[in-house]
Amino acid sequence: MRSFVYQGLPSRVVFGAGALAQLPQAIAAMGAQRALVLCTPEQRASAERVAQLLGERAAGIFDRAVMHVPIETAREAREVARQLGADCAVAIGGGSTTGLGKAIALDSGLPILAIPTTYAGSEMTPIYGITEAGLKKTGKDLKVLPQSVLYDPELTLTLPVGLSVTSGLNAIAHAAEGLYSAEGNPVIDLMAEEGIAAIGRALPGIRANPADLEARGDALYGAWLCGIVLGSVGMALHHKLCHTLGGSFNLPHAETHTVVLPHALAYNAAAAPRAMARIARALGRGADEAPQAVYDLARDNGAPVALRDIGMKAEDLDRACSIAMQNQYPNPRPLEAGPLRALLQAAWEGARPA
Ligand SMILES: NC(=O)C1=CN([C@@H]2O[C@H](COP(=O)(O)OP(=O)(O)OC[C@H]3O[C@@H](n4cnc5c(N)ncnc54)[C@H](OP(=O)(O)O)[C@@H]3O)[C@@H](O)[C@H]2O)C=CC1
Ligand SMILES: O=C(O)/C=C\C(=O)CC(=O)O
Repeated sequence: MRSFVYQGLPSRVVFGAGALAQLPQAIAAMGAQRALVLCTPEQRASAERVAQLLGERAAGIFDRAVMHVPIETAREAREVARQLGADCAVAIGGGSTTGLGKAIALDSGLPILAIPTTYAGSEMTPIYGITEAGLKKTGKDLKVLPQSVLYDPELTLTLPVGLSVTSGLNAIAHAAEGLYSAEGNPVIDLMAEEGIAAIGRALPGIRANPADLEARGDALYGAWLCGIVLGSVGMALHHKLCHTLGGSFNLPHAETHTVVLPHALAYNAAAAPRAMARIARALGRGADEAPQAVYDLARDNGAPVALRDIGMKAEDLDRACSIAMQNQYPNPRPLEAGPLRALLQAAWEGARPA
């Protein structure tokens, strides 16, 4: 019998087409009176809709969220929240906007209501990331876990197909690594497999018809489950590599996850056969086909499969390998420089795992 620890994360979730209409009740359930609405400049119209729904509970809009939460933006947003007397933040957007809400919460304790419009999963985690002097630091603090989340597939209809596919693969990466996490447990395994399966069936549907609300709902449901996995158990080689490639080489977040995942799975395959079998089963493939199944899901839905196509230079691969080797961390297979360098080469070339 397997022994394990399961730590649940406290958040209230409203899920479904039109869930945004539940915003006033969700804010009231948090006991909040004045919400600062956060968004990127491009999602300003969505934030205005949110503010309108909030009525007199809207304190204002801060529309300058950007990728990786620069400390300067976080400080500015905290100051705006203080000046407006906000007692909560409503983040509408992807991981970048949720991340800004988390940076505010980390310092001020302001509770967050998140309305995710990508599949990154940040809304389900107590993990924050803040970039200072070009260096992104991440940490964990329950203060930053959104108290309340509205998942409304209608809000994702405008997410471009390319971003939908790579963001979906970003979510699958959380679940895949959760299945072989050193902190894994059977409850998280169930969510991980179900999350991968939901996204696996959603992506071809979204590609065929981006307005397919059923497929959008499946993808968001899968993202929710995969986000819980990320927030609940430790990640391994794949996430550390993506952090290195994003942080030190400025590669785009979701695309990097998409390209690296098949190769990280191939690296770990022999050391984690049960996890691989569950990933493969979720994607409707044979037990030893997890790396290929993930690669095919990306390629067949038009996503990039090579690091060289998303801005990585060949001459930087050695440095990426040595940065990734700097810290050892739990991973099914020990980190070895030669095989890791070979993994990066294969990911750079975009080779289908053998
Ligand atoms: N702390 C955690 O647990 C986690 C943190 N993250 C962090 O989150 C960031 C990545 O999150 P991700 O969601 O991929 O990236 P973003 O939040 O940057 O969003 C990605 C893209 O999606 C677009 N977009 C979002 N919503 C819509 C919409 N409704 N319609 C059209 N376009 C839309 C954005 O456009 P626009 O810019 O125009 O708004 C942007 O170009 C990274 O910084 C990553 O480190 C990721 C996962 C977990
Ligand atoms: O970097 C962060 O903001 C925190 C975690 C993640 O981005 C998780 C991931 O790599 O998807």
